[in-house]
Amino acid sequence: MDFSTTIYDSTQHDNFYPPASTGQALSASEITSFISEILSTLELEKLGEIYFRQLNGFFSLAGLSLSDLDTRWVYGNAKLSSTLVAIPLPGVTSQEGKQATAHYYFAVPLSLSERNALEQLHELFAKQVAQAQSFLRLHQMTTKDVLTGLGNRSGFDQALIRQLGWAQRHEEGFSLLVIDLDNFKSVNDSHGHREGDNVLVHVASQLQQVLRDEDEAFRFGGDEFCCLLDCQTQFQLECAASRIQLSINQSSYLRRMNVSCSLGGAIYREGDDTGKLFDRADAALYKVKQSGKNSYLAA
Ligand SMILES: Nc1nc2c(ncn2[C@@H]2O[C@H](COP(=O)(O)OP(=O)(O)OP(=O)(O)O)[C@@H](O)[C@H]2O)c(=O)[nH]1
Repeated sequence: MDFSTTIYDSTQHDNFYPPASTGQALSASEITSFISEILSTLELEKLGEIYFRQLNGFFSLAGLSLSDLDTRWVYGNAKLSSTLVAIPLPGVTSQEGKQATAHYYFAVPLSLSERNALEQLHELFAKQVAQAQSFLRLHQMTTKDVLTGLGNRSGFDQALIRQLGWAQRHEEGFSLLVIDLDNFKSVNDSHGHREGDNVLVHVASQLQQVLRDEDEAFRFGGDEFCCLLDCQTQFQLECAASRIQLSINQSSYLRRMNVSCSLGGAIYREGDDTGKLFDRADAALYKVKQSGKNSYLAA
């Protein structure tokens, strides 16, 4: 992603103003929240805060205020006059695939050193965004299960720690479901490993369909899945478990493969750590497996 700054010299581009492709005019605060929103979808809110703090710092050093700033955003390169800064917006493209760009227009001309300072600010910002994005990519690679696209065991461990921290700080409950497929080995044995993989992908997509937005599913490993659920009571947890079980039992593909699932559930209790909570759910799952599979039990 090119997040570089283009500084236009108003004296050289006067003929091009107003630019034909200039987009909607936005107020400074609108463009600020627009950029913040985009950074937030990239999970870079903190970086956005730092950037705007630095930009504001620059304004006050240069004796400018936000009212000296007019902003527009356009797709692709616009030929501009009186424009000093153009910031390509990450992740926003037009239908033709052109990247959107935020252009800051200043009502007053800036000196050379002020332009240099702005350029440096944006170069630094561009580097920070690039670094943060490669960190995010790396993080996704290490926390996602390649086969199903769900979070993997490491993703689950991190999410569980986060969820426990949240529950302890806000005294809000949540639940854990541990799900193990029944008779999965025979899919591999009778239909081959590739069909076994298809079953895992199918189960993952069933889970994603059945779960609510605030809930999250992970592939813990092999044919075992975990769900972190926004369920505070045994009744809510039982409802979620039976929704999952029903969707797996009603899938004609999984029925054909003779695959069902066993589920063990546990609700967060005060004093729980990750081990205690997981062990309760796992013990419940073990009981289900021992007593004939394809059922649900809460600890
Ligand atoms: N196709 C495929 N198979 C896998 C993968 N990971 C683990 N397995 C297989 O999954 C099987 C899991 O074993 P079990 O859970 O004991 O098999 P099961 O038939 O479900 O046994 P029950 O849980 O008692 O019903 C093993 O045969 C593993 O080789 C994978 O990524 N793809």
